[in-house]
Amino acid sequence: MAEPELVDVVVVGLGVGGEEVAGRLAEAGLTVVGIERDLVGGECPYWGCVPSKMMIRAANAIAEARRVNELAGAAQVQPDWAPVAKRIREEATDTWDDTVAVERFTGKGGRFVRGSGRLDGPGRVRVGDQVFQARYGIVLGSGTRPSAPPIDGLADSPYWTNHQAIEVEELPGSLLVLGGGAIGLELAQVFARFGVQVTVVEAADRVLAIEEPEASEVAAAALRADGVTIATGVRANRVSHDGRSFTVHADGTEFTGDRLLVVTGRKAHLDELGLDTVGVDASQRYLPVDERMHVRDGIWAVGDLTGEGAFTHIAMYQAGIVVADVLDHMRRTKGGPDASGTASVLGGAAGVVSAVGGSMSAGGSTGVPGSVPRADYRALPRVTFTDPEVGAVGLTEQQARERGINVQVGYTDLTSSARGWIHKAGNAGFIKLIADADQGVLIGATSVGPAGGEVLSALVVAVHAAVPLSQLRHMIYAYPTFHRAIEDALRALK
Ligand SMILES: Cc1cc2nc3c(=O)[nH]c(=O)nc-3n(C[C@H](O)[C@H](O)[C@H](O)COP(=O)(O)OP(=O)(O)OC[C@H]3O[C@@H](n4cnc5c(N)ncnc54)[C@H](O)[C@@H]3O)c2cc1C
Ligand SMILES: NC(=O)c1ccc[n+]([C@@H]2O[C@H](COP(=O)([O-])OP(=O)(O)OC[C@H]3O[C@@H](n4cnc5c(N)ncnc54)[C@H](O)[C@@H]3O)[C@@H](O)[C@H]2O)c1
Repeated sequence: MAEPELVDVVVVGLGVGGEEVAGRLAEAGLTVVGIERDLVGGECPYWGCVPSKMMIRAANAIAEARRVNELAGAAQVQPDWAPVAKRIREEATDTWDDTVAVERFTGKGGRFVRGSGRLDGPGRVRVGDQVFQARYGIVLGSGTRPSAPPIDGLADSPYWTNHQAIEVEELPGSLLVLGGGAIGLELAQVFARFGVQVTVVEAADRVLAIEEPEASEVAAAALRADGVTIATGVRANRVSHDGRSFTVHADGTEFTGDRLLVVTGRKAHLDELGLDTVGVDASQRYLPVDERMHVRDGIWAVGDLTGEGAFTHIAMYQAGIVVADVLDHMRRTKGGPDASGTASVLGGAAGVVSAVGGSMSAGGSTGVPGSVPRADYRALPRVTFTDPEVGAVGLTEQQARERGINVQVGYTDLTSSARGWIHKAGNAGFIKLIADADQGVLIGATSVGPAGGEVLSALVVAVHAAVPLSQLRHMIYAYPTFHRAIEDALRALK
């Protein structure tokens, strides 16, 4: 057996979260080994956020051009997928080559190892026949992979995951989408706008089921207007593929398409991480962490793996906490005069721009021992980039009521706001506010509209900082912005 090599920190999985942690710790002067079995950067830049948002940008341009007919004369649009596929290949993914990302990490002083990392007892990680012993700790950032439901015939069929959908060069004539969540709706609308006949098959009684029911309604109506067929409350029990097309069979009905995209959620693969060698239960759905991302002493986890929300901004937020905590742990382990030196290194490492374009905040850490920020997900924002965008923060009405909170709800329709009325074509949307009447603050909000995700930012600040409703009511909202509708929703709170 190979002698373990002593290093400061080992990071397993260099997706959004792991790459951020590994790069910043390397910049801070630690010896960091970063292990990635596929592409450095993970799902977001290669098969997730970035290419999907490029697709959405293109599809929205088509939809906007079509609105000329209602607003400004006549326009004819001839959609062509080739420039979209080219942009994804050339600008987003370097044809799925991570050389630049690897060099970004090694340029910061990190040591890169390609392969599958696995815990191998306390403080140790094995990758192939190399073994590393981590002086200060191990960070797990292995993310999730698509999870397909156990439907007869599905596993044996050549169905698409988000990978094939993002890599597609030539669009199919028709597409079945199993799962009407965030990925399903975003991609269904894109492909429909490029002329694909799309059918979304969703098991729950509404699409985007984790958000407010009003959001599901607006999103479904928008997709239907784009020609998407949406079937909800459908439990598929068999999938067949005859070499040319797919059929999804459900009780009393069936759906056919040239391709089948399965986007029914994602799964962390804890069994692959060797957690048993350090006494951690690997049978769970996600890897539970405390508010400083500790799995247990000397092991941190970051990103989708933690089950706190599968979003790039969560992975980045958690990464800031992990970096601060690992450095704090190192300082405490070393003790003495190193503490001040490390604090300044930490300060210097902040503000660098990452692969996925976020600015790196250490969550407000000053680098002073004991000041490591704690994770707080009360104001977790999420945006589904359909057109209209569905933005939400904090609790939904149902979640708030289930917690026994004395709830007030304020709702306003965007189409009747000044800006919505001016905007006309493509103006569907609303703002819904959830307030805690006893505390006099917002605890949740949904903002759906042409700029729903951007309007959300004001509501995120309100929920995060617990701004009193009295102050929100006496703010000045610029006329005629979409966000001015927040004032109407506040007035409607009851
Ligand atoms: C189509 C799509 C669109 C999305 N759009 C958005 C969006 O608009 N906004 C948003 O916030 N989020 C979006 N997301 C979610 C976002 O991509 C994830 O939240 C983010 O990628 C999570 O980062 P992560 O580092 O936790 O995991 P990942 O990005 O999954 O990275 C984990 C990495 O670990 C590697 N790995 C796993 N196991 C091992 C091992 N044992 N050894 C070595 N390496 C290993 C994997 O190869 C992978 O590269 C989208 C996702 C998809 C699929
Ligand atoms: N804009 C964004 O931020 C963005 C975009 C895409 C993805 N994401 C992240 O990626 C994660 C994964 O996305 P996703 O869309 O795969 O998962 P999801 O959990 O958002 O949606 C999955 C959907 O599939 C449905 N489903 C489950 N089993 C089914 C079955 N057997 N038949 C039919 N429908 C079934 C569920 O009811 C659900 O509506 C999301 O949770 C999200 O956090 C974020």
